[in-house]
Amino acid sequence: MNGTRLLRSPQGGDGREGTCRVVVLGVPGVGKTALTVRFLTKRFIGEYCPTLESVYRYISTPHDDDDIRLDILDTAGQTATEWKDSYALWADCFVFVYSITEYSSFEELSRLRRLVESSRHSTTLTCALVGNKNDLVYDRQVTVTQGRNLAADMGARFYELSACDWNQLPQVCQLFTDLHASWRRARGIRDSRQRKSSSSAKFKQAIQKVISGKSSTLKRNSLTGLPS
Ligand SMILES: Nc1nc2c(ncn2[C@@H]2O[C@H](COP(=O)(O)OP(=O)(O)OP(=O)(O)O)[C@@H](O)[C@H]2O)c(=O)[nH]1
Repeated sequence: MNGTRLLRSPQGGDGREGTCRVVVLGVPGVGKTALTVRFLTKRFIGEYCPTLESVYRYISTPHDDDDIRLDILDTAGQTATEWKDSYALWADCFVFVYSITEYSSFEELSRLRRLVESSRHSTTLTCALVGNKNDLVYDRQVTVTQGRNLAADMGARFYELSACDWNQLPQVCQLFTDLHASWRRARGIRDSRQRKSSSSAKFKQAIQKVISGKSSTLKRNSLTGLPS
């Protein structure tokens, strides 16, 4: 895999600086591995082999326009009853995947999303919603509008695509690069907020020092009885 290597476990994210952690979630068989592998290797996996759990590292090449580093956790397909808190706590960003041919896989995402939010104690997620398998449009059970509405509700970008269709490789790549850009933006905002609040705390401390300095001067003056 060019620019990619398989890490042993979610804890294997050594050299984390500048690396965005992405977790791919959805029920079994929706195409989480197919999407991830398509992005990483440009190949499509036709056979179905249930995933245990794998983390892949992606580093863009020096010829690419942007420097992108991702650790992508391809999870074992989960239902709400098999939820692992560690997925939500490990990740910076989330890809929620359903199959357009399976309505229940779409429904399950609302529950998964609530689990992520409750594990992270936050309703603000950097995430994407993916309706996969749109090459099987004749078996469609989830409409584009339903997908768009759920994405709007989640505050997620929406993609309907096919990991199987070679012509849609650019959309698959776009999904991961967009997510990385959103993560970078969100991190930039957070960092600048932290910088602002720390400089305003420093300013407050400086004011406090001036005030306390003045009041001790006033106290001395009242003790000596001299005018301040
Ligand atoms: N037609 C079609 N088949 C797809 C597509 N994406 C995945 N598949 C097939 O769907 C099956 C399941 O794909 P996987 O990628 O293994 O699904 P998964 O969500 O990783 O499954 P788990 O590892 O069990 O969670 C495989 O047979 C894939 O070839 C797609 O876009 N179109």
